[in-house]
Amino acid sequence: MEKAKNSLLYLDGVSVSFDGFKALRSLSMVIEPGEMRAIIGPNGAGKTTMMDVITGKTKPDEGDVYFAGNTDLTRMDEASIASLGIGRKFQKPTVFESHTVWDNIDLALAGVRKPFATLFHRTTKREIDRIDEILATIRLGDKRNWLAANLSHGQKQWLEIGMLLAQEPQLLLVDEPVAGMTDAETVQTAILLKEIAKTKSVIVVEHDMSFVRDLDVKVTVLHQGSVLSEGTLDAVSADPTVIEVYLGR
Ligand SMILES: Nc1ncnc2c1ncn2[C@@H]1O[C@H](COP(=O)(O)OP(=O)(O)OP(=O)(O)O)[C@@H](O)[C@H]1O
Repeated sequence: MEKAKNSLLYLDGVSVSFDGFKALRSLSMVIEPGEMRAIIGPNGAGKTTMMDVITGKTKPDEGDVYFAGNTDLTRMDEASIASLGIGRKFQKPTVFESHTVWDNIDLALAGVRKPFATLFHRTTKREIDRIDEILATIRLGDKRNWLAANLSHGQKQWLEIGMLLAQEPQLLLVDEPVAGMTDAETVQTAILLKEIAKTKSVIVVEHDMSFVRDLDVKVTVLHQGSVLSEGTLDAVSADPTVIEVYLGR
């Protein structure tokens, strides 16, 4: 697809209806390779539906969705899209509570090993180094032997981000990562996502504006299923149409 050529993710004119209700209305958005983007918007704006379309959970009624230039995501199922290198982190953490932090990452690495290899697998030196690297990124190096059950809510969210990283995605979709976190954890999460975004593209959906400010990236405001405004947080916050949507009712 010519127009999508240099982008990592390209959405054009994407519409989704549920029983006649338009959750997405001709949504268009482009994410560049190596970009982190924050998505904001009031409840029901279509943020979750947009993630569902990218990951193949929901098929659009109309529109184009291309990954890495020319891969048409609308023709692929969820598993194939995941294996292309699109990882998604849902709002609630789903770590293996009765396993250690280390084993959670090791199991996530195992998930990308071939089934036969997994059966007879001993973690290689290279994998051990990669697990150490991930633990450093997610700030859990000193808790490697803790059971995941004993981590705080915020630490569980970081562990799950680490499990996603083990799958070496090119694009990470992160849904409301700081909901329920302490202020200190929220600040740390912005720092660690910025670190991750040095090597991967990241889309973060979040309602917490102080966190979005800390991310310091381009912001897309969704409203009624399409893009209302796009730019720096300061620019979109000063946009009268955005003020109207957030304050005008
Ligand atoms: N499977 C479905 N069937 C019917 N309506 C749906 C379905 N999924 C979403 N919707 C509707 O589509 C609209 C967009 O929902 P969506 O969850 O994408 O919004 P959102 O921006 O993620 O909201 P929130 O911030 O509350 O998570 C909502 O009005 C929702 O009720």
